[in-house]
Amino acid sequence: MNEAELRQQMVDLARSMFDRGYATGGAGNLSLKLPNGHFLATPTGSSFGRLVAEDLSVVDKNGNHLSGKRPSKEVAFHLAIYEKDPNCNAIVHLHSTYLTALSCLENLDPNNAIKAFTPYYVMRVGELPVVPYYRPGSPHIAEDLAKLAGKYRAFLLANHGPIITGSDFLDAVDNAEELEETAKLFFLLANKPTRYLTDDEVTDLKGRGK
Ligand SMILES: O=C(O)[C@@H](O)C(=O)COP(=O)(O)O
Ligand SMILES: [Zn+2]
Repeated sequence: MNEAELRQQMVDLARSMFDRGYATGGAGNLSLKLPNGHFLATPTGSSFGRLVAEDLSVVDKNGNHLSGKRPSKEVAFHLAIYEKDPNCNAIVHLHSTYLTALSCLENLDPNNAIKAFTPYYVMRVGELPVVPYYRPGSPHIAEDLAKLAGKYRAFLLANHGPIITGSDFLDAVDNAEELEETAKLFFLLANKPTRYLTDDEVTDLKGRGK
């Protein structure tokens, strides 16, 4: 896809997520890698329901603002992930209801906030490491993510929300939707005896793709 098509794809899929309740108000941010090596990102304070293709921000790999409106205050953590994960070409950060609720629970396993109970979660996401709470926009988020990126496809910011990567923008959005639905199931299953996938079942799923 060329830059114009990628801009339109970000506008259309952001609107779709907004319309289906995955994003509200001005929460969350999005980015993708452009064919020329620069990055397209949502402007700070923008609503997923009202993005304008020409207003989207372009930054270089060092975070220099090249064009469009002022980029998300989280652009540093997006760039930290791209730097460390060559398979990541798009990133979705949400404050979606169930994942954000999950991010506020005490005693989450820092290595994996959702132990697998369905195969599609394993195939699309795998594990969900937790980044400790830092205020939004803090450079510490990028520093912590730089240590995890490349090893995981999604991350949970404590008391904040999820970050999901993808091989392209559509893949990142699909992964984000799957992860949010998995968190919803997690709460539906709370206090119910649950059969988790065994380690052998998880290993069998990994590497099979989607
Ligand atoms: O939670 C926050 O404040 C940010 O992480 C966020 O989601 C929205 O910030 P901008 O992308 O700067 O609008
Ligand atoms: Zn946020």
